[in-house]
Amino acid sequence: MESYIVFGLVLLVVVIGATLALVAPRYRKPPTLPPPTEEKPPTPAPTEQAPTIEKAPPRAKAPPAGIKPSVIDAPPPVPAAPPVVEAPPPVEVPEVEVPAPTAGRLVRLRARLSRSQNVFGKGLLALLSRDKLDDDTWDEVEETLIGADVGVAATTDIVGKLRERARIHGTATATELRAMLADELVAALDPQMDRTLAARPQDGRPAVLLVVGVNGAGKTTTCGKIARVLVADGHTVVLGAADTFRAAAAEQLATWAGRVGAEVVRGPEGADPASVAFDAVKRGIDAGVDTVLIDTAGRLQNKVGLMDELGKVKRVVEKHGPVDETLLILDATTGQNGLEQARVFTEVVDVTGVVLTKLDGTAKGGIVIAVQRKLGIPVKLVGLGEGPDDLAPFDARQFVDALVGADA
Ligand SMILES: Nc1nc2c(ncn2[C@@H]2O[C@H](COP(=O)(O)OP(=O)(O)OP(=O)(O)O)[C@@H](O)[C@H]2O)c(=O)[nH]1
Repeated sequence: MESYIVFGLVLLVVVIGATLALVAPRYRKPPTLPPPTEEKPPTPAPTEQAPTIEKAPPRAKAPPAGIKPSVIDAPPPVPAAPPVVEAPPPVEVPEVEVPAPTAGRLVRLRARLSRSQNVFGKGLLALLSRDKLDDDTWDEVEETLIGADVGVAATTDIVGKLRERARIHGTATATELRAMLADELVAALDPQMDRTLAARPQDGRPAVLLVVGVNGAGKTTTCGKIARVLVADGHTVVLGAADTFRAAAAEQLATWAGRVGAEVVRGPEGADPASVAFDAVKRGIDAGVDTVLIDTAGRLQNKVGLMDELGKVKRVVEKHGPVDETLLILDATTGQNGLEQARVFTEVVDVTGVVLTKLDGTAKGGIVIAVQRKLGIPVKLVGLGEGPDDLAPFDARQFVDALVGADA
């Protein structure tokens, strides 16, 4: 009987225990989720099979050839950048340029005269187009020409002749009057004057050209441009840097020369300009070139010492033989002041030709007429810009046609 009671109690304990085991999980606390975090790339499971190609980290460099990217290890460290070894700069071989041909340059550059064209072409044409050409109109024509630096004497002459022709014609149209004006301007420029540069060798000796003028007129630049003109026309040239006063002048000249393959003779800074000029001519003779072109320092016409120095340069050069051409460089924008400079220069050295620079920067293209009339020396070249080939041989008809807007 007792054993039945013990068995019953054991059975009861088992049943109660099983019931509790089934019911208890319903009352457990649910698991709390970790707060949302930024999505992280799953850590690759370590496995030695099925390799996956990892995306290269941004900006990471591709591993050097021959090294396989590992998909198991962390991305390979970016190899340290090799030390930067600067490549030596390429050796600069100076390129010899082929200058533009000189024929027809004035026609090509006619647009550069635009400021003067406004006065001569548009301004004068407007006056000559008036229904009635009375005294007042002719006075205005005169004022316009004087304003364009033609000079009083030349203007009186030009307008007098034009007026007379208009009177004889009676009913000239504006176009006919413009053509008459052009004729008178050409006549005032003395188209018969010889404007050729004396740049050809004589008796087996190079022609010697001396370039003179006041400071900043454009001497060195013009020397460089003339060298190009000569080279373009088939001459061989030596340049003499006798502007030993301005430190940069010799360098500037050497650059111009290098561009067309010409040689430069230069002395140390502050050297005697006469001795540099002498050496340049000697070099030209020895090398058998066609032309020696000598740049001199800018000097004010009222500085006696400097003007004497210029006379000395010429005399010393002449020990080799005569100077064939002395070119006076005049800045067209200085207008009538340039005429006084010019007069003094002609007293010290025998100026044989004028180069009018910076005609592109002035409305006073009439200065060409005034210079020739006052000095009786031909304008041989005109500067129409800072470009290397912006120097044109002067031609009276082409110049006037460009000014008054006649067809080229
Ligand atoms: N617009 C224009 N500028 C010019 C012309 N010719 C020369 N120039 C400029 O004028 C300036 C002076 O020229 P340079 O050749 O140095 O003058 P320079 O007479 O040798 O000067 P110095 O040696 O100081 O007497 C430069 O900036 C040239 O580029 C031209 O025809 N037109």
